[in-house]
Amino acid sequence: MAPQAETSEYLEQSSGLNNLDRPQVAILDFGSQYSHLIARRVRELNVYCELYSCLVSAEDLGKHKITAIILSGGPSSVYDEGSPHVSPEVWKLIDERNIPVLGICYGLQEMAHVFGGTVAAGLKHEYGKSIVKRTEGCKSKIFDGMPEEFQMWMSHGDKLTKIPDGFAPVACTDNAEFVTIEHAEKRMWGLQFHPEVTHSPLGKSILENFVIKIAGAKPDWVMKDYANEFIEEVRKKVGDGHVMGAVSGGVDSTVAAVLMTRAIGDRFHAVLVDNGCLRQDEAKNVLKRMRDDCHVNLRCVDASDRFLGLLKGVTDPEKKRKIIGGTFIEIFQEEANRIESELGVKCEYLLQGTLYPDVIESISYKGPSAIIKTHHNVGGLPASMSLKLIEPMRELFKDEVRELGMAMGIDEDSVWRHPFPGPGLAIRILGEVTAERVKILQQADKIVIDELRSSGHYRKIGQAFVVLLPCKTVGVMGDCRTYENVASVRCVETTDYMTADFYHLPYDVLATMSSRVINEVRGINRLCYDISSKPPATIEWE
Ligand SMILES: Nc1ncnc2c1ncn2[C@@H]1O[C@H](COP(=O)(O)OP(=O)(O)OP(=O)(O)O)[C@@H](O)[C@H]1O
Ligand SMILES: O=c1[nH]c(=O)c2[nH+]cn([C@@H]3O[C@H](COP(=O)(O)O)[C@@H](O)[C@H]3O)c2[nH]1
Ligand SMILES: NC(=O)CC[C@H](N)C(=O)O
Ligand SMILES: [Mg+2]
Repeated sequence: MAPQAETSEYLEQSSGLNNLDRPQVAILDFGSQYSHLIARRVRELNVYCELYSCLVSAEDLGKHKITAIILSGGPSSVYDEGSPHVSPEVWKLIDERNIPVLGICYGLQEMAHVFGGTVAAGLKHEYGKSIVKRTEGCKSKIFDGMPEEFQMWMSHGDKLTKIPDGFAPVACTDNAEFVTIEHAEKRMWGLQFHPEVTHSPLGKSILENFVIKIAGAKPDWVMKDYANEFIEEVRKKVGDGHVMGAVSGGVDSTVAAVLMTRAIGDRFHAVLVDNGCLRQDEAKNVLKRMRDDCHVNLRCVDASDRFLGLLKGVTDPEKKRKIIGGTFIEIFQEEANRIESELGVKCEYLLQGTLYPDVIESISYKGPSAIIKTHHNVGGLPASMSLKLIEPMRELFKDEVRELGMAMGIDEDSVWRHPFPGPGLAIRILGEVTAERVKILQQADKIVIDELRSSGHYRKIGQAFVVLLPCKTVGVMGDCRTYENVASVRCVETTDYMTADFYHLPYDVLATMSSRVINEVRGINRLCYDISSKPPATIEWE
């Protein structure tokens, strides 16, 4: 199991969604990369839900009005020593309150393990799309209104070899006999597949059957409430104090900044850091848009030389991320001091537009998940940071933030921009980052984005960018030999940025891009197209 990141304080410092009184669905997280997707899907049904560690105590869980419990997947194997398990007291609570339970993947295995079934390592790992076949004549409520066969996404190595007494098998695949089991009386269901991912087209029906039809949760929670709740909460928390904001002008920090501006007006001091690795003219454009269109009190700190100096000679992706994350915070701290000396006001809090995917991939959050990469705004934070974090969107996904932005009336261009990572071009320049390489990449990036816009593909793509590779290739130009850099274009289709497919960009658009980049950008003589999906690749290359 991957170790806990050193910034565990992050979790204590940051505040996200926090609603105690509402009836809710509780997700017990065993560390799956998809746990929050379950939350996201449940919220899409307009049902309020919260995530808990799978190790939550019955006392803590019992304080809430729980309408249903979902056990997530996870990287462990139930039969391994030290693997995480729901406490017997929580099982007792479930029994006493007759709470319906849905186990997904590891969650199903956990349920089987606890109730006397057998889970063993399968001979074959099952990874990807699979056809689930319902047991003949089965009338299980979990599949209400669904066809006899449907496609679901699998990601497991273990499988159920014997189901517990009292449970009945209700579906199988060619690889596994028991991919869905139920105990209708105990109100328990287990799924070996992942209904929460977009690659399971009918997954939402299963979650709806469970949450609404079986558990009877009321679909009355909407995104719009979120803005109002946050504004109220922040006003209470901050009082007449001041808040500083890390604002890149990206989708997330724009929405966060507008929320904060609506809550406290000019007592919000937004700071854009130019780390020397932004897109071409980005700082200038963001300043204009945020000030003029969004009325956010924003200043820009040009720290290009400082960042590029610190990145000199650094090639390791995680090192780059940590240097950038740490320096960002140093700068915010310095800016807070400057604001204090200039304006005589003290900023106690720092607003960040952190989203759920930034968190889950960076640290072990609420469940024993593996660390994939350190997002600059989460795992890169120094333990010594004195500003307290406010991260209104820490539990949300990009598409939910967009929905929130639209509900708040923020302009479409801001809401539908492609995400751009905080470490910026530094993690798209593989190998050492230098001012010269940044410039080459900025030019290529601009051409590719312009071509996507003019060909009408920009909005259909989740994210598009260019990566500069750390190798050179031979070319021939005007009868002369060239020995220049290779770049790769990456365009992905995704809604939540947790899973993604490469975008099928037509050859004619690729051809124009390639000819423009190679002809117009000095220093690139070869352009490739990245055809990997996430997983197993990630969206960024570093
Ligand atoms: N150059 C920057 N200056 C100030 N803050 C930044 C900068 N880059 C990133 N941040 C902070 O880090 C957070 C996470 O960055 P991230 O790129 O995920 O979000 P974003 O830039 O707001 O939106 P998007 O995902 O659309 O790019 C931002 O919300 C913002 O708070
Ligand atoms: O602000 C950010 N700071 C980071 O350090 C960072 N790393 C990745 N990303 C963005 O997150 C999404 C998922 O990216 P990956 O598949 O590469 O993990 C994609 O949208 C990535 O661009 C980052 N954003
Ligand atoms: N995705 C999961 O929950 C996987 C569960 C377990 N580790 C398996 O391989 O079967
Ligand atoms: Mg960004």
